[in-house]
Amino acid sequence: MDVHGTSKYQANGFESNLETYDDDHCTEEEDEGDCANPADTSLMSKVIRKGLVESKLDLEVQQQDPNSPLHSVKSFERLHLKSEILKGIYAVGFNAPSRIQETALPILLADPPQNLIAQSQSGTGKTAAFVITMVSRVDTTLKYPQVLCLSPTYELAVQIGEATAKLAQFLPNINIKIAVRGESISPYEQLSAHIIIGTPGKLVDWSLKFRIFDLTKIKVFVLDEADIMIATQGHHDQCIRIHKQLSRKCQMLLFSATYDQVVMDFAQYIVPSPNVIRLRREEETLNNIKQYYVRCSSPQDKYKAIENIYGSITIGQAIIFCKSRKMAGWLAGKMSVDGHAVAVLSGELTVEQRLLALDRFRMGIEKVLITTNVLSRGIDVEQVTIVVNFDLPVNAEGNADCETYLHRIGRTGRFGKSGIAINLIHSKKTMQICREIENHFNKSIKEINADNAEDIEILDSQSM
Ligand SMILES: Nc1ncnc2c1ncn2[C@@H]1O[C@H](COP(=O)(O)OP(=O)(O)OP(=O)(O)O)[C@@H](O)[C@H]1O
Repeated sequence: MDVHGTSKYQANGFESNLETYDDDHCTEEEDEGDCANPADTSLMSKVIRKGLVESKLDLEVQQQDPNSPLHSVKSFERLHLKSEILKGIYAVGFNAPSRIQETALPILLADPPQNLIAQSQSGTGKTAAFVITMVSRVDTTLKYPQVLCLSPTYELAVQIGEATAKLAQFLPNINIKIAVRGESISPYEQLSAHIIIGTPGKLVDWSLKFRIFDLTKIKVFVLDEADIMIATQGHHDQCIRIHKQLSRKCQMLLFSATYDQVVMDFAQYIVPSPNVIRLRREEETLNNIKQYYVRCSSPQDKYKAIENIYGSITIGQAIIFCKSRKMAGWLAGKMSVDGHAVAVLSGELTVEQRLLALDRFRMGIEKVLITTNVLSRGIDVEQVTIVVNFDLPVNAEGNADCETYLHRIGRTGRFGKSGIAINLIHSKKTMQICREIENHFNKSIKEINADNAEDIEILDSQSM
């Protein structure tokens, strides 16, 4: 087994491997304005070699062990969860674990606790997997933070907090705190919440600056959207500062739908003896999301295409992704003037405005939400049937940002539902980017004509 080879184990279709993936970069605005610079990946790759070898050996040992936690479960009962948690799971309507849940939960809940780096497609239940673990590990008789979950955006932290509260609704005395912009705390008091979920900047303030809770007492550390947390400079630095203070016994859990190889290598370096659940490249895209592109003659023509498909996108609900706040604002303004009911959510809004826009969209008050990459990850709105890339996602070099593409289109097709992704192409360059994405995932993106009634009808029928 050589360092660059592929040591694989198969667990319910998931696979641990060490293939080389392309780099990705985040070029557009993200929460707290700190998504600009990818971290120093050369440094990362220099320090990972030992971690790689260890993790491969670790997986092989587990594979040979008949009592290995890699064995999967087919029902939530088999996990021996506290009855209150099981009741919470059924109360939110989960009858059986998804593939990632049945694979990951036995590892996540094992004693002694084990570390895990997990990959699974968008909308397949990663959040519930780590939330079940978070609530299971809490000892409510102890009045201090024991679980820490880091997420890249305000909206996602709030969403995870709500999911946690729902799953924990029958656990008496459990206390969950969201650490995001706008949340005020007294720097003179110690936090008594058991679970803290927040953005990295806020958590650095609370733990390292104000010291209102003790990182060495954290038992479970979750990095959601782990690849972006590692790959963007601001988040990377803050996450590493927090990570450095954690005890050696702390269970470390990293989740995302995408990991490029450099990020995966670094993850395996910072997480001691990790279990790794990884998808093959061809499994990363979901078959239930149909992908199309529309040829437009100019950037202005893209607006016309949106107008033509507006009827279809309001049959369900749609998210339109733009490359910048300015573009999102322009498109929202133009559509509103033309009488379309749309909401806009981008980084320059106050947190209250952002949350309000998302809540209204969730409630279906607005059927179309225009946004930037700030909402590309994690946001779970079940009734989204169409995602439109008004601008295709590109990295700092102007090449296709395949990871961001996958997260964006994953806002539809949640948990097995069908979904449509439409890409607007207005130049040779954007066509080339579209082809790059197609080749990367080896999944065809078909042409559709937004001026053609029959093609629009196809969209209509698929978006119902
Ligand atoms: N076992 C289950 N049974 C039914 N629904 C589930 C189950 N697990 C999760 N869900 C629902 O599926 C939806 C998607 O789940 P979730 O948000 O956890 O996906 P994810 O993998 O974290 O997605 P992303 O990669 O976009 O962050 C949510 O609405 C969630 O409530």
